[in-house]
Amino acid sequence: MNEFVLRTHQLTKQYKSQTALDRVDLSIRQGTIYGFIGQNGAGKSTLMKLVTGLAFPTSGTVELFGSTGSAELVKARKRMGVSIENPALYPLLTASENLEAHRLQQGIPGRETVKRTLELVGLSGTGRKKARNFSLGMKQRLALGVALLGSPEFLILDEPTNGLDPMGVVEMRDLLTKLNREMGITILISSHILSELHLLATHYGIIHKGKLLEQLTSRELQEKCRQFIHIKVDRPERAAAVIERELSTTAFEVTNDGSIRLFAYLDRPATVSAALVGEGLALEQFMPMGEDLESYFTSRIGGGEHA
Ligand SMILES: Nc1ncnc2c1ncn2[C@@H]1O[C@H](COP(=O)(O)OP(=O)(O)OP(=O)(O)O)[C@@H](O)[C@H]1O
Repeated sequence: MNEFVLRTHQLTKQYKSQTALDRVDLSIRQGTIYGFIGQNGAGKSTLMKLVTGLAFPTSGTVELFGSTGSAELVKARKRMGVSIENPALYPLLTASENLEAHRLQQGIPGRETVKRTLELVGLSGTGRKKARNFSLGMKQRLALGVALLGSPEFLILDEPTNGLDPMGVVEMRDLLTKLNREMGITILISSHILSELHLLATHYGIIHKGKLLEQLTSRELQEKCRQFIHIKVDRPERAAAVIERELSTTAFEVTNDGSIRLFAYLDRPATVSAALVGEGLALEQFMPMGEDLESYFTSRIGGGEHA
């Protein structure tokens, strides 16, 4: 089986004068949850539409399950479940009736599929309640149910947590984690809020103004968002020696400007300052620092503006 579920090669989409996607090389490995992060208008939906066949690229290729030819792609897309933009739900039908209508439309055999899907997305208890009376979280889960009807190996979800309250975000995250871990479904999920993908995505792609700025693993992201104590002293080499000897840690680095980033003792800053001052060092700066997820994202796309 192909290791990559999806790869795009120099994928570009031009709408008149607007370049919605600019030579994007994205890759998603089987079994991962790929968080696709970008501001409104960055090009997330456009990429998803090209992958799902709802729009055609101006240039470049989509490779899905190893296939690139148009006839092969039609076949490969049958292995995919999709929820892009407003979910096509029937407001006057119940959750069960909605799924049944979509099952028939998509020609998916077996009535029991509906019951199984309702259970999977946690909506089996909704009975006669019509979709128009559902909370946003329930509607999003029902839309996810529609995407799951064909037992896909790959799910593409455009902003499924958009507008949900924190509890709704957690529920959606738990559900998607379950689909990934227990059923092995690979997931591409977009959002304009990085923290909503946090604890869910195993990989990230950051897109800005149609360009894929960076792809990184959650571990790499965590590393980049590492918290530390920023220390500026008159004699950094001496301070480094004191930290090693008095605090018994090598979890620090001396940066080019001579300041020290200490990754340990975050919960005991007074111990650190006392050790340094005790050795006669003059503390010029001493503060906890580090980027959180959102500021990392903002700094990346800010940098992208001048790229
Ligand atoms: N059919 C279209 N015709 C013209 N321009 C379009 C069309 N679809 C998208 N665009 C433009 O392409 C760019 C990327 O849009 P896209 O919808 O992919 O962004 P997005 O990252 O999904 O943002 P959002 O979260 O707002 O949907 C935007 O500037 C948008 O205005």
